[in-house]
Amino acid sequence: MNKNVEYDLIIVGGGPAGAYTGKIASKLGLETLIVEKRQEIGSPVRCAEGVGKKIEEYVNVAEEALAKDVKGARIYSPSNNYIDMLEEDAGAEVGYILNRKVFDQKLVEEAIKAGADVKLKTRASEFEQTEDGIRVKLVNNGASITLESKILIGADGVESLVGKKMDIYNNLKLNEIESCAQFLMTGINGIDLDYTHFYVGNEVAPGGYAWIFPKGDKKANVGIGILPNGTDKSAYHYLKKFVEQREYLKNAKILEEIYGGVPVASPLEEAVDDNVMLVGDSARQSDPLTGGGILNAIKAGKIAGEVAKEAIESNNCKKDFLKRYDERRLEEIGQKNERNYDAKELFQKLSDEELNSLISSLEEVSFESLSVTELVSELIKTNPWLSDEIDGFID
Ligand SMILES: Cc1cc2nc3c(=O)[nH]c(=O)nc-3n(C[C@H](O)[C@H](O)[C@H](O)COP(=O)(O)OP(=O)(O)OC[C@H]3O[C@@H](n4cnc5c(N)ncnc54)[C@H](O)[C@@H]3O)c2cc1C
Repeated sequence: MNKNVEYDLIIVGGGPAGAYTGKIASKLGLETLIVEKRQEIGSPVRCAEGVGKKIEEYVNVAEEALAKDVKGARIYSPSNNYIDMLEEDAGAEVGYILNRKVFDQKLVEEAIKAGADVKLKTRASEFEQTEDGIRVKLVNNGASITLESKILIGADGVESLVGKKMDIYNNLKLNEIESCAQFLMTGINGIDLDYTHFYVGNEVAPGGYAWIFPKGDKKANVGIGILPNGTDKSAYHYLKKFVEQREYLKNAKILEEIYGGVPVASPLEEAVDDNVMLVGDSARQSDPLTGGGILNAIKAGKIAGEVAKEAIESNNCKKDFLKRYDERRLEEIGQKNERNYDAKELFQKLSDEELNSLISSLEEVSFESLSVTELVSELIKTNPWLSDEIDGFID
């Protein structure tokens, strides 16, 4: 290794994207450093903690990281009719509710076991391209050090400094970021907490939806995501109203409040530059229709780790080589996200009457899997006019 280059890979961010990239890269023999500005991995949690069981193709979900294995999902129309989707196969969109803090910590532990170094309470603040790679300024407890690596990974979430400073266009427009508010509530009574619950409608959550993700022991994440361009009120306003209007939440108490943004954008065409790759929310990889980003962050981390290894082995970390990452992630994640982006754009324009009629059109359907793809496919089959606006859901 060149004497100035301390690492093959410096990864900014110790969330799922950074941890998984770090694990794969370290397993492949790369000298890897993960830096995380928080003092504790995974805390505070900014997530509803739902994930599809497909996650197990990538990660072994430890018992302590799993809060609830759900039976199915209940989707409510604005007029409060609902359909059930049973969780009968592994393709389920939300089959598990995680203990996200434990989950994230286990991911980082796996990266460490594979050989990665981790620095907590360490903020990456400046980045400079050099002949051999990237020089990164890190600030820890007020003291700064500069390290150099061949490749820099921006796994720094929705606000991504790496993207901004390295001039990779990852800005989000107003209708591309869902504003979320969530309460962790205890003492919930009178609703089946073996199911997740989703509520749609312009009164309930303009441009998004409200969710109840059970965590066991009468507890659940009760949250709402809205698109700010659909209303001048905050997500908190809608969440408070939602809670006040539900009988089963009447005696429930709030244990935690969480606020945050989720990118619901179409995929970035380019998430690389010379010696740089963006992974996870920083590359707008969460699903634009559901807002779920954990699985996609992990999928992208695998690709980024593998491409980093190939680039370093070929002694070529320039943009032209790293475009392999773009090609693979666009195929494995981007195509579905593009399709789901179109669906999100369509659904956010529908009136409550149209949403009522769409959901009632599914009352006789028995779903084989709890997946958004199947849900939208069935909607298109029963309401063919939708296929004028969205495609790619039915083979
Ligand atoms: C309210 C809410 C509910 C959600 N619910 C779900 C859900 O149920 N299911 C799901 O799949 N997804 C959900 N998401 C989305 C999901 O949380 C993200 O998609 C996922 O965390 C993305 O992982 P990531 O590693 O890309 O980013 P993050 O998990 O955001 O990790 C980025 C990390 O980078 C660190 N960082 C940032 N800048 C720097 C810096 N300069 N130096 C050092 N460290 C830095 C941050 O501290 C952070 O730890 C939700 C999001 C929100 C806000």
